[in-house]
Amino acid sequence: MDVPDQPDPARSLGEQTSAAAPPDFEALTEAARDAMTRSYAPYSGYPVGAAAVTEDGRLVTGCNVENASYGLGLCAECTLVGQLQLTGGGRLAAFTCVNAAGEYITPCGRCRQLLYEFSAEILWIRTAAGVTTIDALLPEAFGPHDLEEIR
Ligand SMILES: O=c1ccn([C@H]2C[C@H](O)[C@@H](CO)O2)c(=O)[nH]1
Repeated sequence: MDVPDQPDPARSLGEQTSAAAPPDFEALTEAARDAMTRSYAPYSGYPVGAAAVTEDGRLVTGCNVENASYGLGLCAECTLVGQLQLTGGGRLAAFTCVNAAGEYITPCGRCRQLLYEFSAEILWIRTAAGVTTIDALLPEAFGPHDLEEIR
């Protein structure tokens, strides 16, 4: 995995939206761990929390919400993009998600697609392997541009 330079911890959450360098993920990790505590995961027993910062410096969070009809469960990324849209929309500049142990996890395939839809020019993502980007996690992504091409 391509791991860019490590972030400058002196920069604030608002400044983390610069596309030039990855942000300091400390505050986002804290927010993701807090969101994880609101998870509803009685079936998998695997709570997940997610947090992201938008280009204009807003914090959005999400947690997984499962269902007795197992396949209908929502990943944390799913509720996060819902909250993004409900709180003003915009583009995601940095994202992370954690499990119940507070450890970083890497978004599942479907969630990479969800994040891609709302990503800023660069969307930095902190995973267990380090800091990466949505473009590295979802190369050759299908997206809105593909639909535009045939309209
Ligand atoms: O990126 C991921 C991967 C998994 N989960 C959730 C889905 C399910 O509720 C639980 C176990 O897979 O973790 C997420 O929320 N995000």
